Amino acid sequence: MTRERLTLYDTTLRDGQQTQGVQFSTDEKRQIAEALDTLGVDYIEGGWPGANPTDSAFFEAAPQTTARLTAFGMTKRAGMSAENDDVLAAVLNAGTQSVCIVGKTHDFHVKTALGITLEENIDNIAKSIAHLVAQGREALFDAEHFFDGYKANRDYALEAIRAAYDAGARWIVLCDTNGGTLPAEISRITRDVIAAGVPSDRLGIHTHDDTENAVACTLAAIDAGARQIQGTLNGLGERCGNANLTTLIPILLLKEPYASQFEIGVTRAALKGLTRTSRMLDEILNRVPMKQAGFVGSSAFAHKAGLHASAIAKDPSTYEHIDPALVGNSRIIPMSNQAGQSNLRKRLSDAGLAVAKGDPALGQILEVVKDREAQGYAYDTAQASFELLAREVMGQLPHLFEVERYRVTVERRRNSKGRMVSLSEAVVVVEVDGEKRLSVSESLDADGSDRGPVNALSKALVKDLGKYSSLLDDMRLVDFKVRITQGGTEATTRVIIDSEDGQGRRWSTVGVSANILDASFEALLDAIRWKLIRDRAQ
Ligand SMILES: CC(=O)SCCNC(=O)CCNC(=O)[C@H](O)C(C)(C)COP(=O)(O)OP(=O)(O)OC[C@H]1O[C@@H](n2cnc3c(N)ncnc32)[C@H](O)[C@@H]1OP(=O)(O)O
Ligand SMILES: CC(=O)C(=O)O
Repeated sequence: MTRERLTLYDTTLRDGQQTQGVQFSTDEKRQIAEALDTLGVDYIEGGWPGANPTDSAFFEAAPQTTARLTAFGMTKRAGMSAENDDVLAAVLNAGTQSVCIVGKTHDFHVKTALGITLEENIDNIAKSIAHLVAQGREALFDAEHFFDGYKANRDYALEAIRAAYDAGARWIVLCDTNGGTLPAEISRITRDVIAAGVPSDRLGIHTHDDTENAVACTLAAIDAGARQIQGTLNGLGERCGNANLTTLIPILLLKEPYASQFEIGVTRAALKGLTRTSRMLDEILNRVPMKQAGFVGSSAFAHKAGLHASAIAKDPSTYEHIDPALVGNSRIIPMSNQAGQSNLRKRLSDAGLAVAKGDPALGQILEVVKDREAQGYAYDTAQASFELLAREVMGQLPHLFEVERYRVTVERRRNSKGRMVSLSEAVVVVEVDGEKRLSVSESLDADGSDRGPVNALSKALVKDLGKYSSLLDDMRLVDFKVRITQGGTEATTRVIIDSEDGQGRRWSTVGVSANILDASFEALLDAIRWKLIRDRAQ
């Protein structure tokens, strides 16, 4: 059976940039465009040339891509010709082969947002598309508020997209701009558009995630006949985001009926780079990757419950809908009070600790884990702390150094310019190979900004650990999370620290205490110990 081609249109660099808090630099845009091209999408919407300096600069030195780089803009304004509209001119000046313009299709928006007549809007759409086509460009029309417009005034919404189609638009993209339409309605309306004369292979879908149905709505539109899919990496986008291509791509390649019915530009080999691409975007955004993201999240194949882990050890397909390797992700068997001996043996073997089935150490470790979790510890995330705990119970925790005492002071005072500033100082006394060493560190960065007491403590801890110091040069603290939890009957503080090193390893450790600094100290100490043990083992 020949499979029909679905076109993937990425708008991470345009709608994705409309996410609150997201502002890509030109270089970052280039890097993302290259990653999207490697993945195999068909179109990369690079932004709105002329709207801001970054987007203009991106198109001025646009990367060479196999995917069609597309400039975005809006229909010409009423009262001027398409040739004389400076906003449209700036979009065309970007020189891209494909140009996508947004236009109104909801009568309410024409009257309220644009303040023009319904006829003027139809004329603006037709003339703008005709102008793009006359310039030799491939024209795409984003039919803004199409589904809401269709429900309010079906004839007008259809007339608006018909105007774009008749003027030569290659793609008519139905947009659920406010993200409130549900899949069944998307499907019904898309079918009606096809019945009204816009062919399936000229129809696209652009959804938003305001009801967390953007992916489902996109699939509903594909089922109804739409053949271009718009979306973004990690579901970035205005308000709650766009349809998530990081979810849609593996669905289209791996799930039925899509895998048998359709072909997309992303190959099975490129799919293996999906998790890496998703994390690269989070890295650029300085965001912690969402653990529970489908397919690419670090919890997507984490098997916490004892019953699950036991079956997974026999056959991973018992609790996995796909093999994680297909999307470049990996399986995790975390430890927690939900775990049984199967989780434990798998986790220990991953850490290089072989324990035979039925070994009494397994029961002892489980008991300690469950007891400590009752005190407020959480080992399902803090895998490195779990490993140290297991080593201790098994008598395999090497003695590296001892912290004899530490002190942290926090001061808030006026500086020489009369401005209030804060400063922390940490003093740590450690014993390494029988020798006592005292280190003092401040919380100030090279640029003079205060990084806080935990930072001062972390710096003092690694400052002089004798023969171990050089092994810690490439270690850095990348995330710090604090929770007030119930430990036994008392409220207590749990700190989780994520660390990273030059080898690209990332590990999490936990500390618990009534005192936030002491909890941080415990997590920091575990982070250092884990790295030293791992590096010594290599
Ligand atoms: C649904 C979407 O997400 S579409 C993409 C939206 N993206 C963006 O808006 C980001 C980029 N936008 C911008 O940088 C700016 O809005 C610009 C440069 C495009 C325009 O800036 P300004 O000229 O200052 O206008 P402003 O943003 O205040 O208002 C938008 C104008 O465009 C008009 N407009 C809106 N949609 C359209 C359209 N499809 N066709 C023609 N004109 C339109 C509005 O009526 C308004 O004009 P008015 O002030 O005369 O009523
Ligand atoms: C065009 C677009 O981004 C929208 O209608 O949501």
